[in-house]
Amino acid sequence: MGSISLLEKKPHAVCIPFPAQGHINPMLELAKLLHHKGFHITFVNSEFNHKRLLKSRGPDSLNGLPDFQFQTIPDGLPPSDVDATQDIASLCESTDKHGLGPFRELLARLNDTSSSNVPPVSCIISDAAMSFTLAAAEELGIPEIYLWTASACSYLAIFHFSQLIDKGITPLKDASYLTNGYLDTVLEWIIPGMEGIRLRDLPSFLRTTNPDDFILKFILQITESAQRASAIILNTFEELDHDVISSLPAYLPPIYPIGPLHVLENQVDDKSLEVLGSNLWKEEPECLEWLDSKEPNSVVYVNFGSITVMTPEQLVEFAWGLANSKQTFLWIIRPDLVKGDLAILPDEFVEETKHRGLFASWCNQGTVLSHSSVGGFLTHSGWNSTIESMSSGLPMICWPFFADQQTNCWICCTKWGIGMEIDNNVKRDEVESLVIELMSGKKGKEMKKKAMEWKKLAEDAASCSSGSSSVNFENLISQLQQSKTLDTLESNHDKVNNWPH
Ligand SMILES: O=c1ccn([C@@H]2O[C@H](COP(=O)(O)OP(=O)(O)O[C@H]3O[C@H](CO)[C@@H](O)[C@H](O)[C@H]3O)[C@@H](O)[C@H]2O)c(=O)[nH]1
Repeated sequence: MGSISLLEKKPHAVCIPFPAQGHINPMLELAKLLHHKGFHITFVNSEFNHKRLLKSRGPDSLNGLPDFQFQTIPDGLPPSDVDATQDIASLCESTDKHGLGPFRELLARLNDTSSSNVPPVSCIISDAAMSFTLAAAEELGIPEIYLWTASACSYLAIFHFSQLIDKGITPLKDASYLTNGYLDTVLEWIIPGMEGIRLRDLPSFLRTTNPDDFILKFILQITESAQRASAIILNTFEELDHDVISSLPAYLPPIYPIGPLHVLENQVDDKSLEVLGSNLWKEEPECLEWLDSKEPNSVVYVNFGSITVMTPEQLVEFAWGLANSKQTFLWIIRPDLVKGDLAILPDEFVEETKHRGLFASWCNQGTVLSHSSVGGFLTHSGWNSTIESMSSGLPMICWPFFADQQTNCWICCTKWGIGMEIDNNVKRDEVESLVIELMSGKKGKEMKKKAMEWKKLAEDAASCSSGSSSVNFENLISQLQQSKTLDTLESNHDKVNNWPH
């Protein structure tokens, strides 16, 4: 049996996000928080994203620190050099099918005292969508903590999916159910905190007509596997989502709402961590200089996250809606925003808005949202964008695309008073009127007031002394410290001999 030196007593968390931008960001924030609490960190990216990060952030960007290292495993998809978001359904399927082998091998290498000089792995922090990692944690007898990166309301909603299937609500009988008003049906049973929700507001995965739909099965697997995790982290705070959190199934392990993660992480005063970033596209800092030249609360910020795609026609409707609103705007147009095509804006639109519009392909969204010139956000309602916007005190126009975004939009508009939904079949007139309302209308002002109240509550939740998220984070750390004895870690050092190399 190998002996463990005092140095090796440092706890070691292996953090593995689902390989997409909206999952990597909160996982990195969490990893930095754990590092600040004295954990050695191994952060596991897919090989594909590792290459993209090197490209967007520079060749030295993933060197890490002595006690914060980056490692990779393949995502199981065919090799590709395309600098764009991968197909999410294919990614779910391939990581689920091919992830465990390489992940086990990585853990074995980290735990192999003959070649590795890092402390033995003491816990796995895994994206809940990477449930294959549970088997590895169970084999090592170490805790596995799930991070659910989407909204708490969407998490609660997916625990009702088996009922939706049992009642024949999903899969839909045929494609006509997508357009015949069926989705407007109010859910017939009450989910506390989500009273009155319609089928269209539930996570979009229910909109399949395929009884063998992989994603539907994947969702069920996520909910079932959650029981085997040692704890679940939510990127929200109790004051925001109390009813929803308390309605999650009682059989789940301890749940720690420790969000907004980016607010909690902002309090970590460690300059060495600033070099560790996660943007898969290159940031354009000109956006910030441009914002500096604008009046307070005068700019509409438009960004649809990292996955949303739209048709060329939808792009043009958004463009003319913005132009006709006469508002100043910053519009981030990802190179892969328009499905299968280049995002081409009409020349007349570019000419007409040249003095009040700025276009970029990626920005530092956190900094943009907290800039005093930004007054409102036209968003696809991804959870990170939603909680980042709320904690910057910004109201939103919501154009949900898929996944939890419909549910996030619903809760922002109906419960939290900080959003207005735009029709999926986007038309320029509606964009124009909603943008004007957002920036200067009565409803816009009410939403701004509400958003400022949520901002304050978010800051309070993350405050170091007694904020609910800070306290929950401390409790999580205590759970992690108690759940592992050095004896078990020592035996894991020996276990590597029995693992595939
Ligand atoms: O120009 C940009 C655009 C985005 N971001 C950041 O990228 C992240 C985007 O995340 P999110 O707003 O959640 O959108 P998606 O990329 O679409 O996120 C996916 O992952 C989320 C978390 O699971 C889900 O809530 C979404 O529905 C899902 O699409 C956020 O942290 C943004 O701050 C930037 O920094 N700069």
